[in-house]
Amino acid sequence: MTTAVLPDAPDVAALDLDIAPSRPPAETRVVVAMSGGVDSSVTAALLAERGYDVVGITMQLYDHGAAIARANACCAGKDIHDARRVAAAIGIPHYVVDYEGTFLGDVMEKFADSYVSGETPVPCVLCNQTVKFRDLLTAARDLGAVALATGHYVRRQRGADGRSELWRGADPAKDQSYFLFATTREQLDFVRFPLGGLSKDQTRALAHRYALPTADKAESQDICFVPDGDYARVVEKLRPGATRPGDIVHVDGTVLGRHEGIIHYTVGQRRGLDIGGTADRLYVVRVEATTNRVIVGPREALGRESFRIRDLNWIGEGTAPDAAGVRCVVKIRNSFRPAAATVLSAGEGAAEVRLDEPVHGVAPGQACVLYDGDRVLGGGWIVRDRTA
Ligand SMILES: Nc1ncnc2c1ncn2[C@@H]1O[C@H](COP(=O)(O)OP(=O)(O)OP(=O)(O)O)[C@@H](O)[C@H]1O
Repeated sequence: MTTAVLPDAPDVAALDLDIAPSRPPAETRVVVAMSGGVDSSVTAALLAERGYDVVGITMQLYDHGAAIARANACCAGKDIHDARRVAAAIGIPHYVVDYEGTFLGDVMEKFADSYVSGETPVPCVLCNQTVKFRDLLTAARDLGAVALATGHYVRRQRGADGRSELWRGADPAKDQSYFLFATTREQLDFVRFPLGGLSKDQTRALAHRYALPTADKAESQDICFVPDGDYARVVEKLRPGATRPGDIVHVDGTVLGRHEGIIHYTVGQRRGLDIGGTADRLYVVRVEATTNRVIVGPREALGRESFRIRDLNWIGEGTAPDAAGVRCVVKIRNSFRPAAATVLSAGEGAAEVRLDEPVHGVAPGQACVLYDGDRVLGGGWIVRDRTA
């Protein structure tokens, strides 16, 4: 194991934990969503040190004995055990709640259906939107808490109009705002992100200072219920028989080869096409569920100047972008460098995103998140082309 040189732990008394109690901290209950990872462990420890009445809750999200669970995934048995150990170490009560049913229906099945319909889903957004900020938030209220705190790296700020705003995390390498775009204003009024102003190294330094059992725990990566990134296997398990072989077709109409199922392809993908023989560097340009075809072409064929998003969650000024449009920067996937755009109303919960310059790899099913600098204005789901 490599030993990282951590910065000094920040001064806890000076940290803005984003909780302004109207009563003394000891009489102010805060529920912390504890995944068993280092971030939520530190969140709980910080709030406990500051004297709040902290209750830790870990959600069991899927059967950790099942083949789809990864040994070190966020909600596998070991993580529940880790969360329990951390709660004991900092002296707070800890509960495990079983949300397997909702997680299966609201996250895993939607994830599978999205792939089967030729899209590239983002299940972490659905998880935040449903099990975390709907079900767990309700559980926290029922426990008499004034807030639900998580270990997400985002910031919550109060806008000039007094409303809660969502901002990128201060550490650009850890910012998780892309995955939280669907958070509503009402949810933002109740959730808290005490780590939003910290870097990951500062969090680790705090974990060491508190001597938490999770201080050196590895980062959880990827999608918690997908072992080793093999998402196709999970889709096949959830939707057996839903994938079938089909043609890989060039944008000029030439059939170049066969594929083993559209679920293996994402717009913008270059590797794994396995169509040899062609000198061109080809990319997946479109995934067509209706014809069961994967359309490929040169990089130029990937460029898009506009696209539509659905289920817009708007948390910027006013109630939604109007016909004149709102200037912003957009991210079409988490690792995307923000691009300048104008977002216009397109009727019932929909919007049109018009980019200043064409971008590559606009994949249906992915989230498109809209920003004004570091502030999240909202976002929606990228809609498939009419041709697909
Ligand atoms: N199974 C779970 N039970 C309770 N809370 C959870 C669970 N999974 C995630 N969370 C909450 O959501 C936050 C973000 O989850 P994510 O999966 O992105 O983990 P992370 O950024 O690696 O954080 P951590 O180090 O706390 O696992 C966590 O910090 C935690 O507050």
